[in-house]
Amino acid sequence: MSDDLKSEYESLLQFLYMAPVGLVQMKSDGEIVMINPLSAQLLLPIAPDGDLSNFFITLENIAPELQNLCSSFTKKRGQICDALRVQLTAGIPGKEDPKVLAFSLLKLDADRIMAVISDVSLLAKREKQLQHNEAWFNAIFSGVTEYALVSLDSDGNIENWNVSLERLGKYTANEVEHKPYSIFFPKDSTDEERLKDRLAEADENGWSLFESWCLRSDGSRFWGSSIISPLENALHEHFNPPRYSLIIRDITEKRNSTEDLIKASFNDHLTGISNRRAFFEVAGIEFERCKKRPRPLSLLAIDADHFKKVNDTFGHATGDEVLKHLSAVLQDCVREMDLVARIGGEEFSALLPSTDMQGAIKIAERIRSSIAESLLEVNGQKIRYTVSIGVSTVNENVTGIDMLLKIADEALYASKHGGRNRVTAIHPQAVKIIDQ
Ligand SMILES: Nc1nc2c(ncn2[C@@H]2O[C@H](COP(=O)(O)OP(=O)(O)OP(=O)(O)O)[C@@H](O)[C@H]2O)c(=O)[nH]1
Repeated sequence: MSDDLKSEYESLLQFLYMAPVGLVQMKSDGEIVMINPLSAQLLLPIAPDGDLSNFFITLENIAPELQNLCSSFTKKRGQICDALRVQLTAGIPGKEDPKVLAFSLLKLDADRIMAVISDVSLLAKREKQLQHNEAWFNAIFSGVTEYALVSLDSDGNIENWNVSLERLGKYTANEVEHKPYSIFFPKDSTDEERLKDRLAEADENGWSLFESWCLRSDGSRFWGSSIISPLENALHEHFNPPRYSLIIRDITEKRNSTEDLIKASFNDHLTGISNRRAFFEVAGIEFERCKKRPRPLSLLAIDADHFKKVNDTFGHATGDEVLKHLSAVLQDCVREMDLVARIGGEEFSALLPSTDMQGAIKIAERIRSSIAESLLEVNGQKIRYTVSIGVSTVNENVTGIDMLLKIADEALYASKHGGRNRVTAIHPQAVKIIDQ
């Protein structure tokens, strides 16, 4: 053998030795002529008595078809099989995964066969998981009738849904496909930012859960619990770009049974709107959202003017009716996603998410004028009354909802001081007062 040929042969052997796949060269009867370390490692556990001298004998119990394939291959040379999978072990549930090898056999000439072996256990496991997930998903998608299941793309647009969506929300395919998931909620009860917040919340915490009014296709409502969570692929990795699952459940019945309890804890006994406790709870959450993903958040402090005089003139019971009227006007003047609450005797608050100072002043002015223009009739008595309002808005100087309320109270005080029946706004950074 020439030196050149010798060195080429050495390189080839080196390659076979180092190759990241198992390589075995054998004679046509299976006698192994060359085997690289990886092959030995893969085949030793199944070799009877650790004998790796014959390829077909090593595999005769596990994959006798390999020998059959070789003996029935009549061409002079060529590929006998490509990545034929052989399962070596069944695996132990929870401990070991099944061992699966893939064999490719190549006939080099009449008496030489090359086998390429790779360990595809992990690949087989992933494929199985994928099939499993798909079967699981399909089962839920078609079998579950209590929950509406929807998958969303990264922008919150509907990709897929189960049949329950038609049952629960009476939606047809055309009405939901590629539509934003906001179609399931009353228009006034949420906005773009809030819907995006929920996706971001799901990214951060793994889920975003909320209870709210939900909308059926025919416009009717039900009280629903919705959970959004990021979808994962078979390797438990989040999709990139992200995808989400949205599960909506009709909990009207549950709400009805706990409604008295909810009302007692979170609603004001006289007016029925949120009480101080509910206000601080919701406002706190909204404030945190605002700090995480900056956007406007405004607050109105509303107080009936000379209310003592109303009580003194018409009686306490009539005073109560005035407070009820005031709460009804407040609710009429804001969106459903805003929160109005009675936080003290004749003091009310309105929390206005995604509303800047100018927007908040407009709403405050709408409330003020609606009340000033109302002529209330209680037990035959005609009553006119007014309110004073203070407006504040979150900016980087505002550290919490208490501070926001304090600034709105200062603005309210300025309205009272300025003659009542007016709106005053205070910019948090400058404590600059704008009189309306
Ligand atoms: N009818 C009724 N009155 C209430 C209720 N809670 C508080 N009040 C009355 O509201 C009045 C508030 O009076 P003040 O704080 O002096 O204020 P005001 O008379 O409204 O005067 P300004 O706020 O300065 O315009 C008091 O007379 C309270 O008794 C309630 O639930 N029902």
